[in-house]
Order: sequence, then structure tokens, then C-alpha cells
Amino acid sequence: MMWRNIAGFSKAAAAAARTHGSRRYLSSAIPGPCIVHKRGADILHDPWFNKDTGFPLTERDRLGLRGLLPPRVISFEQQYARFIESFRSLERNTQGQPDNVVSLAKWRILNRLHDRNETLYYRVLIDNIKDFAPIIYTPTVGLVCQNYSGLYRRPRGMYFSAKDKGEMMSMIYNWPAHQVDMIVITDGSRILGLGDLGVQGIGIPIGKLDMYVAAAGINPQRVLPIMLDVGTNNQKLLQNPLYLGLRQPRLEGEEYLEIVDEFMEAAFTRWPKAVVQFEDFQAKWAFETLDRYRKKFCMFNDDVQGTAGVALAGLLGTVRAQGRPLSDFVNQKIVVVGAGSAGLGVTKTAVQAVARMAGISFAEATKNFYLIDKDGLVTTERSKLDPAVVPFAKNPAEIREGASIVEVVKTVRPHVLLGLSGVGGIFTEEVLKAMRESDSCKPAIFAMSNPTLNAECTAADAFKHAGENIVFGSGSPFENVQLENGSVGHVNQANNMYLFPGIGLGTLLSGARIVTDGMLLAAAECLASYMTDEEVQKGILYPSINNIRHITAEVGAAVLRAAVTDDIVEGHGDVGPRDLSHMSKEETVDYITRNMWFPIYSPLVHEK
Ligand SMILES: NC(=O)c1ccc[n+]([C@@H]2O[C@H](COP(=O)([O-])OP(=O)(O)OC[C@H]3O[C@@H](n4cnc5c(N)ncnc54)[C@H](O)[C@@H]3O)[C@@H](O)[C@H]2O)c1
Ligand SMILES: O=C(O)C[C@H](O)C(=O)O
Ligand SMILES: [Mg+2]
Repeated sequence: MMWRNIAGFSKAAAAAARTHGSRRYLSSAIPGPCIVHKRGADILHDPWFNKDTGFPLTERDRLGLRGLLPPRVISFEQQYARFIESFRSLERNTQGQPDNVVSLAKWRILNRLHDRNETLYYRVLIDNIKDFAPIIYTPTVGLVCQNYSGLYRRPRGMYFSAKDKGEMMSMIYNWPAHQVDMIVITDGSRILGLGDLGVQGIGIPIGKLDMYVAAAGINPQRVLPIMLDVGTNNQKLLQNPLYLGLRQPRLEGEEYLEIVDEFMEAAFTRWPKAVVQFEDFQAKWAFETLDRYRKKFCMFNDDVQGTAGVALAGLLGTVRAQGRPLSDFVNQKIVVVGAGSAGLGVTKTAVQAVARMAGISFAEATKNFYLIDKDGLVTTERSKLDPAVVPFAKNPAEIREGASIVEVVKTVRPHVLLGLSGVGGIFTEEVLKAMRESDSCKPAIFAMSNPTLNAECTAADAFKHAGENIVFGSGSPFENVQLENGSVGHVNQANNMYLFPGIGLGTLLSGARIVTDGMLLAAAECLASYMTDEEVQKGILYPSINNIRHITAEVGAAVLRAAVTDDIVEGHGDVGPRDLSHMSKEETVDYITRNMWFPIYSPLVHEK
């Protein structure tokens, strides 16, 4: 495995490395120079520029590095092989140890490389994305956030706290990069299904931006993870002497919004062309901030909008998996468990799709959708109904208010059971067995909550109890399941990682100043049509993560073209709006691909 990667290594470098930052190569194999304003040891301590033992002798002379490194120059390929070898040896040495211990050990070795040499780090990440995504992203990133105060060694990203009120406009200039393209921001209030983790939630923007670099080829010098620390309501953290965030309850109401407003103004004042992704905000603030900013700033909420697109692609895939035409989507009965930022985002988007396909009103299109929250089935009988769920509340004459998941499944016999509740194991044996009576010939079960222990069920249990003919998706990765009938039960990772990198990149390269519904729908449709009928009929709804750069280029192109249709593109760099609007679909994909950063060592040129 390792050697296959390394064998493909230099060819991939020549083919994929067309640009490094904004600098174009003279030929596809020769990297353009990279300007550095430091010299000597300062370069070795800067992960953006550091090449460790890889600095050629001439560069060591030019940059004042001679004598600061062991004499032998080690090639990038050798450094790569050395890292992979130490990773494999860590795997061997930790065999038999508890999963959490092994996962954190793997995260640490990758994180150390990240802190030391970003070029090598991103290269090993891109080439081994299937193995490494579960470490730097979901599910291990959840464990990292839970243990962040103990794991903390060096800062990464920026921290804006409630104590910084009035200072943010100047603070934002403390960030060392002149250009920032992608910002991922959280307030730590709903980290995966792990709840309020306060300042420790910074791991999520870091992991998401690592995926931006790996999947979308955003230059790592132009990404910015942001933690908005407005306090925490997590008592355990407040009592932990090692906790690194503000020791106060979360700000609420106007006080809270003033902090977010100030950050948004500061960020867009310094980088007017950046794209901001909101991530893991508790539902009330996820919806409120989306409403507040989406017409004013170039932003989107990944949990609400990215998840909705990935789920819609999965739902359309399940119709194809049944061997039915896509138009049959309007007849699918869908039970959604979880009515928070993700569950509501998914339900609303799926209902809109039904309304569009069937040519009926939104209200009529809700007929086949059943929404369940912590108090059971949501009906109009519920007292203090949250306005956001009102459109989906059922008539209690159909099924009683507060009906349990199993009751709803037994009564409705849904085609799809989709979980976004954050509660591990609530698709119990009884619930899964009830899905055997589904009206679908290929019932679908999506246990989308993260991380792994919060999934509504495991893949193995789903195939065991609901039947071997099901289609299965989960937010966190699970191994495929060997079925008793000799075939393989395919596990789909129904995770917004398939869309957010393309949404961000397509938006950035279009120069659009907002993210429209049309752009988001185009992203979902692109993902939905990515798989062949043959694959979908085998239960494979999403592509392999190994193809993530290709998927992202396609999704990015779809997003950009939708922005052209919406007439909101302003262009990017030398490419103006007219150029964008004249590009064919293939040219758009090519334009997106050429703008992806690829990690190789560029000659460093010192400038004062
Ligand atoms: N796979 C993905 O791409 C993806 C994307 C976004 C969110 N998620 C996951 O979805 C989960 C929920 O995220 P969110 O932002 O919507 O959270 P949220 O807190 O906004 O919503 C959770 C919802 O689940 C309901 N719920 C709680 N306990 C329940 C129970 N026992 N039975 C039924 N419903 C119950 C709550 O009432 C609420 O409506 C998290 O685990 C998150 O990691 C996954
Ligand atoms: O972070 C993920 O893996 C997906 C999603 O954004 C989540 O909040 O669970
Ligand atoms: Mg999220």
C-alpha cells in the first residue's frame, strides 16, 4: 500500500502540481518560487516553509541554514517513506491497545508533522486520505476535542473570546497571512454529538480545514480556523483546572450576537473575498446566524446546508438502488429522527425536492415525512411547538403525538429511516427489525450521527437486524459487513465531507459574494449523479473517499456554474465574470482543478 503510493508519487506531482498558491509553474514539473520573508532558524520553525532535511545545499546557503541541519540532504520521497514507516511501526507497536489510545497516538504523530512541515503533512494526507481522514477528521477529531486541554501544545487558528469585544477589528490583523480564502468558525456549542465542548471545539475547524486542503486544494497558508469563545455551559469543563477557555456561562441573546457580528465585520473587512463556513453551532444559533448573514456575507452553515445536500444525494440514491426512476422519490416515506440543525436542514431540503419534482406545494410535499425528536413524533398537538418544526408536524389522528421510533416505523413502514439525533444506539434491534416490514424492496438506514459511538446503530447491527437487502449509510466510517449470503454489505459514509469542500471552493473561485440555494442544490445534484446505476444497485451511494479531489472538482464546478446562472459571479484573480460565464462544463472542471494547491517543495526565495 505504502509503496504503491510512493511509486505513483512523482507522476502525481508532475500532473497535479500546476499551481502553488497563486504562482504558476513554468512547466508542470518545475515548481515556481515561493517568497519567504524570514531567514535561518526562523524558517526551520515555520511549518509553511520548513523542508526539514530536504533543503538543497544551495538553498541552505541562500537562506542562512548552513550548519543548522545535518549535512545530508534527504529527498521529499525519502522523507515521505520515512514518515509512513514510522506510522506503520506505531500501528504495529500499539496493536491490542484500546481503540482510543491507538487513535490518539496516530493523531499525535500526524499532528507533530502538521506542526513541523505542512508540505509533507498534506502530501501524506492526500495520498493516504482513506487511512488518515478518520484520524484528522471524524471520528478521532471528536476524541481530540474532548481531550484538547491536555493535548494542547501549540496554538493553531485564532481565538476570539467574549473578552475581546471591541478589539476584533484590530486583532484580525494579528493573523500572519496576507490572504485568507477559507475560514471555518465554531462556538463549540454542539461538537459532533458530544455536546458543548467550549474552546476545545477548535479541533473541528482545524479538521474541516485539513479536509479543505486535502479535498479542495485550498492553499494551507490561506485557511483560518476560528474559535469564538463565548463561555461554556459544560460544568465539567468549567471545573477542570486545565480548561483553556473562558470560565463563564455562555453568552446569550443580543450579547452573543454582538460578538459574532463583530467577528464577521472584522473578518470581511480584512479579507472581503473569503468564504466562511459555520460549523457545529447549537441549532438555535445555527439557524439564527444563517438567517442573519447569508444575504450579507459569503457564508454557509455546513451542518444545516452541507448535510442536507449529502443526505438528499443519498435519498435519491436509495430510489435508484430500488431500481425505480428518480421521479419515484415523491412516493418515498421518510422518517427523520432528530429535529435539530441537521435533521431540519435535511427534511426541509428533501421536502423542497419533492415539491419541485411533483409540482406541488411545500405543505403538500410534507405528507410522506415524519419527524421525531427527543419527545417522540412531532405532531400539531405538541405544546410549545418550535416554529421551525411546525411545517412538518403531523396530524395526531394519523399517529399519536410523541410516538416512539418503533411505533412510527411499524405504522408507517417507511422506505428510509434517517438518524441525526446525536444519540448512539437508538436504532435498537426492535427498531431495525421493524424496518423488515418496510414498503421498500431495499429499505435504507442512515445512522448519520457522529462520532462512532453516537451513531444511531452500527453497520453490522443494521444488516443483521434489518435484513441483508438494506442500503446503509453512516456519518462516521464503519467497515463493510460480510453478509451470511456471501455478499458484502456496503457501508456508505454519509458525511458532509463529500460536499463542503466543493461548496467552498466553487464559491471562492466564482467570486460570488453569497451562497445561494441554487448553488447548494447544484452541489447535491452533482453528488447524486456521480455514481453509476451499477454501483448504486450494489448499494454504493457515494464515491470512495480516495477520489475526493475529483469529486470536489466536479462539485465545485457545479457550484460555480450555478453561481453563473444566478448571475452573481464576480470572478477570481485574473479570471473575470465574463470568462467564467463562457466556460463549458469541462472547462469549468479544468479551471477548478488547475487552481487546486498541491504539496511539493518550491524553491524558497528570500525577500526582506
Ligand atoms: N453525517 C453528517 O454529515 C452530519 C452532519 C451534521 C450533523 N451530524 C450529526 O448529527 C447529530 C445531530 O446534530 P444537530 O446539529 O442536528 O444536533 P441538534 O442538537 O441540533 O439536534 C439533535 C436533535 O435530536 C433530537 N434528539 C435528542 N435525543 C433524541 C432521542 N432520544 N430520540 C429522538 N431524537 C432525539 C433532539 O430533540 C434534536 O431535535 C450530531 O451527532 C452530529 O454529529 C452528522
Ligand atoms: O463533522 C462531521 O464529521 C460531520 C458533521 O459536520 C457533524 O457535525 O457531525
Ligand atoms: Mg458539523
